[in-house]
Amino acid sequence: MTEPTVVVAAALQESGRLLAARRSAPPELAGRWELPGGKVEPGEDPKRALVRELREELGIGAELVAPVPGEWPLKPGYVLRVWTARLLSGRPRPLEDHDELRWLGPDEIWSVDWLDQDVPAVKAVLAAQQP
Ligand SMILES: Nc1nc2c([nH]c(=O)n2[C@H]2C[C@H](O)[C@@H](COP(=O)(O)OP(=O)(O)OP(=O)(O)O)O2)c(=O)[nH]1
Repeated sequence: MTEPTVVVAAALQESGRLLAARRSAPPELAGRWELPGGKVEPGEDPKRALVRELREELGIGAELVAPVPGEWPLKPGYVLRVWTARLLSGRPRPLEDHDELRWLGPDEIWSVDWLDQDVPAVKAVLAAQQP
């Protein structure tokens, strides 16, 4: 059996808020919210892939802080892995794949329509932050 393609995504946090990104494509995902990131390319280190995706998609420099425990199934053949991250440089802008970004405070996390498959990952991000 072939290994699943890993999609890496960031829980980018600043001042207690989490960055959510609204997808603009493909049509079946457009309008739904996700953690920004993308596919790991063959032979690429997942953490490097995530830093690359954040630069390409949001125009930022970011530092990965810690992996969020868990791995979540996406469409067949794809799994999602998440790291907490912080901004090193730039301000996030929706350059690719997204048409809106929003910083969500603790009371706003569920105010956006997350992709169904992202809900358990977002819950794991929140659980990983409990003291
Ligand atoms: N980035 C990201 N993708 C997600 C999430 N949840 C989810 O189902 N996906 C899906 C959407 C896409 O089918 C796939 C990621 O592909 P992508 O289009 O973001 O990746 P990419 O930038 O490497 O794309 P490309 O080179 O193929 O254009 O995973 C998520 O939280 N973040």
